[in-house]
Amino acid sequence: MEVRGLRKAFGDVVAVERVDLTVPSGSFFGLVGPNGAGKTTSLSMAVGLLRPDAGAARVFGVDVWAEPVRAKTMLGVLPDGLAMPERLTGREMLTYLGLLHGLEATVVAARAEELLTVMELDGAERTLVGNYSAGMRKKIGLATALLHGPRLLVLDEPFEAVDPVSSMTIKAILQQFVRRGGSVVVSSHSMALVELLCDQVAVIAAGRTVAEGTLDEVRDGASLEDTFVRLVGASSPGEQGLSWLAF
Ligand SMILES: Nc1ncnc2c1ncn2[C@@H]1O[C@H](COP(=O)(O)OP(=O)(O)OP(=O)(O)O)[C@@H](O)[C@H]1O
Repeated sequence: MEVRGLRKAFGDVVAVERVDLTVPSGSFFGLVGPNGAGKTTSLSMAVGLLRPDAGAARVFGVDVWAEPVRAKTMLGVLPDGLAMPERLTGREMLTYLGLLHGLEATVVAARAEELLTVMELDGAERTLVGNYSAGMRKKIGLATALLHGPRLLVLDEPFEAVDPVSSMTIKAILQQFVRRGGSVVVSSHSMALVELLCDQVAVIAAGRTVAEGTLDEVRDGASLEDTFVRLVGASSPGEQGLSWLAF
């Protein structure tokens, strides 16, 4: 995936000033940055969910905005705050979306069964997605992203709200996906997770790419957390801050 000069403003708020990203094929790419830095906005523009004010995004050489259907066939996306068909069960949702992707009904049924089992959502067979917990919504969202067998996964905070056992399963699925030739982009606030999984990293701050490269290039001998804080700047309440919180 190649993203060049992305920019997006919402009224007076410039969410993304200028973001460039290069995700090499076969890489496990981590996107990190402080709250409000522009990660979700950038990823949404990169996958064709939010039209940029300027800039371009390509996946495997295909322009996401000029040829959206071709690009989206190769993409599996887990957006942040995914709008879902709330009144369907997990299986119904996967079936519906699988058929929309043009997969054979028998293929959809087999993949839905496998995904529900792997994500440990088969126990919630009769639960509507609208009644899922936050972690269950992440997992069914991830299952949806995987369903059509995309070459590139773009996952916005896939581990947020997910329990440790499911988290381990998801890590294993994603690592296996990359070993088999797939590419993954994840945004995350967990530096430990990014250091564990990713071989490429980009840091976004205040709507700009401030560092990008291999994990070792970006952290340059320090931990990713220290590098992040150095690049982004830390604020501290100071000795006198929040003085009313004393007992
Ligand atoms: N639809 C919108 N309307 C107005 N402002 C928006 C909208 N979406 C995002 N923003 C603003 O754009 C900026 C970037 O938001 P974004 O969600 O991309 O950040 P983020 O890096 O994903 O943050 P987080 O780590 O907290 O999820 C923020 O200032 C946010 O308030």
